[in-house]
Amino acid sequence: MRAAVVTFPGSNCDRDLAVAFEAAGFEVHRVWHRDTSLPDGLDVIGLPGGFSFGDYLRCGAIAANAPICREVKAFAERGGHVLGICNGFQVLLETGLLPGALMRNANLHFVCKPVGLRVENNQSPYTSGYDAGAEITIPIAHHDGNYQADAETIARLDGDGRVAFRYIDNPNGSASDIAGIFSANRRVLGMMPHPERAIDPMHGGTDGLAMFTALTEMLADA
Ligand SMILES: NC(=O)CC[C@H](N)C(=O)O
Repeated sequence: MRAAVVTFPGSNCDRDLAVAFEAAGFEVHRVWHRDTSLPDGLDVIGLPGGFSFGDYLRCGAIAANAPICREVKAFAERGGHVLGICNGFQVLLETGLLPGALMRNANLHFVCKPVGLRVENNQSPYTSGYDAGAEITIPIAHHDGNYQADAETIARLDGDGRVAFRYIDNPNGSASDIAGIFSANRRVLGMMPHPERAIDPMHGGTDGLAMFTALTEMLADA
């Protein structure tokens, strides 16, 4: 299994994401934002957390226009798997691969703490390792995690089983408690919480590991 992890200026979770993919058995290729092509034979691309381009303009907006994001978009449009975590989720929204926007947290504070999530849909390559409705604990660390979309989009996401995770105790004001959403084919997942920060007992919890191991198994079976 081959994964790519993209690094933008200001990414700070790229190594952690690479380590999480490696822990699940992926061979990881690091990709720079200015690269104009992706490694051959990729199974998944990871867009990591951080503060790409200093969060200027809007979080993820400048990164979404980096040369490599043209390739990431084309890869997803060909049916490729893309996982965007935190700033990576912000980049996915700015590329248009996922709908909606991430606004400033409702309390205007940067929030950094473990939070409870409910697995809303375990029928996806990322969530099949959890029981439907399972409650897991994953850290968040963001100031722009307040997911918003128009009511019709929220209803469509819900109706089509595209809400991956919901907050049990909403920390940022997100509409409908949404913490992560899938693309229509469920191969693109964007989420604000950081599963790569919960893969080792030293992290204080391992609830994130099942996301990466399930992905390896689903891709192996595909
Ligand atoms: N941990 C992160 O990826 C931070 C994301 C983003 N820059 C924010 O603070 O909202």
